[in-house]
Amino acid sequence: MNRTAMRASQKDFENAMNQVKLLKKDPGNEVKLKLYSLYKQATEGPCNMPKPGVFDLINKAKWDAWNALGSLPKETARQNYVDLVSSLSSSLESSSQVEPGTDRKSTGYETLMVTSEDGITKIMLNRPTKKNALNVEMYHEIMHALKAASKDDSAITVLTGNGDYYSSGNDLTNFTDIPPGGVEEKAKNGAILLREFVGCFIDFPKPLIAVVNGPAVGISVTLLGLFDAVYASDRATFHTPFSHLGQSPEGCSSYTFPKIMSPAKATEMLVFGKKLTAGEACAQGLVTEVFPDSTFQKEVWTRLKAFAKLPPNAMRISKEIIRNREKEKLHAVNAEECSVLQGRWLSDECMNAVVNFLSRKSKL
Ligand SMILES: CCCCCC/C=C/C(=O)SCCNC(=O)CCNC(=O)[C@H](O)C(C)(C)COP(=O)(O)OP(=O)(O)OC[C@H]1O[C@@H](n2cnc3c(N)ncnc32)[C@H](O)[C@@H]1OP(=O)(O)O
Repeated sequence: MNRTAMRASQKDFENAMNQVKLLKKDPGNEVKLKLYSLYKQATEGPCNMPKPGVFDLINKAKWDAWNALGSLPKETARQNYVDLVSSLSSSLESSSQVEPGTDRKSTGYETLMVTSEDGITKIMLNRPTKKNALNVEMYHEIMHALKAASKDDSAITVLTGNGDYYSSGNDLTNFTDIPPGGVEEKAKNGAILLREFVGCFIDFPKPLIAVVNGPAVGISVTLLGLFDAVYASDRATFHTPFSHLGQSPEGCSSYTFPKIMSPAKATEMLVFGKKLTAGEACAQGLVTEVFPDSTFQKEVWTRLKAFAKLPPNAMRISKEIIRNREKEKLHAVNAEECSVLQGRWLSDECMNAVVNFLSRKSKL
């Protein structure tokens, strides 16, 4: 079982630094950049180096990785460094024990860090340099991790983000990989994947908790209506700019949001794209509780560890009784939202918005 420090001490951090030196296999350049950036953030705070010139490729890559961490607090960077080393050690160790034909993803993920300790399975979105945007691989890996978590011996499951963002939502480059069947086939495949993905959240049997460490956009916000509790840092924001993107709501939010926050407030978010602060999202019932960013990790994980000590079967059954009444409806809403989105993805409004983002003409 992976060792996860819920709040890494200086000693944990030093141990992790030593562990890195002992790794038997080279973890690759991408991981080394992540380690470098988290180390710098943990020890020096936000990037303070002048930006290297374009031809100074190595230092430019290091600068980009560090700078991408933004104002991530030192304590969080230290925690993330320890988590990364922990997941790295176990995935590199266990990969040598994998039998031929065994699913690679049961031991190591490309886009996630998954750890389990103290009765808590933690699924951490791990593309911090892309603000944890969900690419196709990440959708598949999250489904895989949720299915594994539903069967493991943990009592609760947590979804969170690595770096300064919780998630910037769907990776807009997902739209660029057009199959031989053209954009229609692309939209159809996207709708199938989305339906299956959201279905995993509807059906997840254990308490599922979001630890929203920073800004959340798009599908990472809409899904929150399917979580059992949502804890947010006061740095987090909640933004669903679907109309700006020529798209329409998903994640069952067209049903859950009006119920949670009233139809008018849901319309402000889902139709007009109003961005909420963590405090506003809490006042409207989308967020369970907000914590100051400086103590967020400490307070949340202390609370979650206490929850995870409760009798797991009782928690499962209580969730089941709350969720079962709604399940059929939620699956029907999910199917309808995916079908509407399939049409939206083929619209000029959507295609123009994606092209504008990818050609760096627009940002949220
Ligand atoms: C199977 C398909 C299912 C689809 C489900 C439907 C889901 C819908 C949604 O989720 S809609 C929401 C989509 N998200 C966005 O529109 C966000 C787009 N991103 C931004 O506007 C900005 O990046 C930002 C405001 C999130 C952050 O801005 P900033 O702090 O200035 O950082 P950068 O823009 O420099 O970002 C760093 C790096 O990350 C890349 N990136 C960030 N978010 C995304 C994204 N959603 N898709 C693709 N790439 C993203 C960004 O391009 C930068 O990359 P670079 O360093 O330039 O290579």
